Amino acid sequence: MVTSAASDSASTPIRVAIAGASGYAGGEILRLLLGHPAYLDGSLTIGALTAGGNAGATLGEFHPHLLPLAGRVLEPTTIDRLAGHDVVFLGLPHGNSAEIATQLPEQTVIIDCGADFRLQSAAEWERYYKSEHAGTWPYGLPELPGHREKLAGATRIAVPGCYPTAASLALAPAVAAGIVEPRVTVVAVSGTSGAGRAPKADLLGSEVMGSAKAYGVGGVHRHTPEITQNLSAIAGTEVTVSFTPVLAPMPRGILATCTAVTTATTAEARAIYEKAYADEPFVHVLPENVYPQTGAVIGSNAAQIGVTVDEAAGLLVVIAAIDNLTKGTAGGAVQSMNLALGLPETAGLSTVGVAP
Ligand SMILES: NC(=O)C1=CN([C@@H]2O[C@H](COP(=O)(O)OP(=O)(O)OC[C@H]3O[C@@H](n4cnc5c(N)ncnc54)[C@H](OP(=O)(O)O)[C@@H]3O)[C@@H](O)[C@H]2O)C=CC1
Ligand SMILES: CC(=O)N[C@@H](CCC(=O)OP(=O)(O)O)C(=O)O
Repeated sequence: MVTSAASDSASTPIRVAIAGASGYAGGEILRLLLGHPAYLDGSLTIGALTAGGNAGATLGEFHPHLLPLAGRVLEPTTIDRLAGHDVVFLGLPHGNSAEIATQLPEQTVIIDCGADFRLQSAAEWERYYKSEHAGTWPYGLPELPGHREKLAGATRIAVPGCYPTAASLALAPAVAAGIVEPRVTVVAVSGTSGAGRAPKADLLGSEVMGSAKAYGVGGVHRHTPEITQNLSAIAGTEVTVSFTPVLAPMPRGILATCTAVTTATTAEARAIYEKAYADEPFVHVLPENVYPQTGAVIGSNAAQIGVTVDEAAGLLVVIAAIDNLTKGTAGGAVQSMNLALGLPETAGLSTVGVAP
């Protein structure tokens, strides 16, 4: 067990590898690890950093902000290079994780930022991802009921999608308390880093700057079944989710506006949220009439949440802001690693953002 490596850290440092280190998720994991107390005291070391076609280049060519590792050469993503590590983060496109996971030892902690192992339903996977379902791993969103316990000591972890992180945290308390009808609407604005750093014409500056656009409209976005799975498990009944993602001209951040029919008052709803998240280190329910902004969570692992009821419309309105690359990917991945290894859950993670 790597848990024992963590507890025996004075003599045996935890060795961590990152597959997909040239990508946005891989880079953000490295940024967080470089500030992690276990890295700073030498009980965690950063081993292999791998890439696809960019293997052979230096990390600094893609992540010049990661100065201490800028000279490291990216290796090809092979089992040989990933073997021998206690923790392997996978920051690869969907569909690459299963083959790697089956060839690494059971005791290696594999933390997959991709979608491959998030969904329980093979039918839903096939419908949205058009490929064979690889399986289901513990889901790296400890704030959802029952998940923290499953992540403690886990050796296989599926990091949630960025939109499902925001939407699930926004709606979980209301669904758990049964104050909303099991039919919710999520409209979430995302920065362009959510789409990764591989070049795509619709992500060119000239296409994105000064313009916001909805995409994946009408229930076709692949995060719809993931949000549905999370909320239905909490409700104990099928929750219908209408999800509309919106691409916004900003590099990072998600602002998810979530609504559902309710007869609760603002005071009742707020009391439920304040109680649900009172002990959560990364989920902050803002004061009444204060609503979150992405600019307040950039680089932080916080989810900031504003809660009210539009009593005339009979709608609960919950707005959540996260950094898609931090709480929405790499921060969630490091939080999950901490739980898997028996380290303090908050180690290396801050609720303090970078602004303006
Ligand atoms: N960006 C986000 O906000 C979020 C991303 N995720 C998930 O994290 C994963 C990584 O995303 P992201 O970092 O944004 O993507 P990027 O496109 O930025 O990075 C992808 C990484 O994978 C490598 N890669 C691509 N194809 C292959 C291959 N065939 N074999 C080996 N390596 C390969 C790339 O290497 P090279 O540079 O050589 O091409 C690069 O290092 C994805 O599954 C994504 O869905 C999850 C939540 C949010
Ligand atoms: C802006 C943007 O394009 N966002 C991505 C979601 C990013 C994310 O969470 O991704 P994974 O499920 O891929 O891990 C999208 O809509 O596909």
